[in-house]
Amino acid sequence: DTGSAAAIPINEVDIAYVTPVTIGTPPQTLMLDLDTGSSDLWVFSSLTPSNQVRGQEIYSPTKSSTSKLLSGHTWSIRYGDGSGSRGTVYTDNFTIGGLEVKSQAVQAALEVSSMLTQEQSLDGLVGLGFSALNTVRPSSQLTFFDNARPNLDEEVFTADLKYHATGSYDFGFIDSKKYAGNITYTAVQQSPGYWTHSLSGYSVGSGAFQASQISGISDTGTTLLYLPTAIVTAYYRQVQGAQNSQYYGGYVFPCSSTLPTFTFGIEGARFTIPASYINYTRISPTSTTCYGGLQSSSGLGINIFGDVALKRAFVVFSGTNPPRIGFAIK
Ligand SMILES: O[C@H]1CN[C@@H](c2nc(-c3ccc(C(F)(F)F)cc3)no2)C1
Repeated sequence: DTGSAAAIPINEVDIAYVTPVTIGTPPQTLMLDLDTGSSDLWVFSSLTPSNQVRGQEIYSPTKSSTSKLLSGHTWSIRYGDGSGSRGTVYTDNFTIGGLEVKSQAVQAALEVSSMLTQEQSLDGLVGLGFSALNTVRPSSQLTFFDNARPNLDEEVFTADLKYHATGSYDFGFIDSKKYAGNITYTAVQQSPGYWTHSLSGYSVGSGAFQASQISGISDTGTTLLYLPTAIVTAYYRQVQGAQNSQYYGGYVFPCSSTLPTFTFGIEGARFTIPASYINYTRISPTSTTCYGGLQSSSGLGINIFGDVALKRAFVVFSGTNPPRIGFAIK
């Protein structure tokens, strides 16, 4: 089997991408954020208090003839930015882009944090990390990819996220029309459950490439690129008026500043992020101060290769044994 579905930016600065999925019988369509940095599949639901739902589509298990309560099971998750949700668990038929998993664990929210309530175009998440990260207790549940894997033509899914445009996620096949040249693969360390791998180095603008193994996670659910402070300060040293603002919680600069490109390496391959991707957003609609798409990872304890980096490539998440991740120019 295979599947293919759109990855649609939810706002004009690509803060997150959502993908249409269907749940249950008859199918209920929700727009979910496919997140390689977590492993829970949860949705706004008929069980979510109405004062916590603001415009989201909801999953109603009672309206599905194929839903089953996974009795006695609960879950609770916290994301990197402090948002989170918790609830109970059903199994039901679940499809992404024509690929169906019967009896997928669908985690119905009983509570969501205010940031999630405010994100009106995001109806939940599909975790595509390793199932070891799943928070359902007493027995953890498998991700959509792990459930689909035995039926997939190839044990892979791919992410083709785009800058200010709709991209796609494919399951079970590698679409050679979506990239140019070769795919460069590198080893993945799947413990504790993230798609953890290394960059082979970086360069700022036209500067020399600095070879160095930089370990981090490829995380489609994280908006920006978070790297070690030494690299980030070297980058913003090239930006007139840039400063690391305690107030805004990161590097800001005059929106009129000229930004250099940023290049990262995967083994011998090189991917150059355009300055436009790093001139991420104005700090408020009328401000002339802009917030950077490259930020320091020092507060996170881990480097995160988020959408600012991933949208520059066609990325293959390979569930082979051992797992690996591939990057290609597009
Ligand atoms: O935890 C890590 C796993 N991947 C990263 C991730 N972060 C979110 C997220 C989604 C939506 C929101 C909100 F809608 F704005 F609230 C916030 C965070 N989803 O994946 C971080």
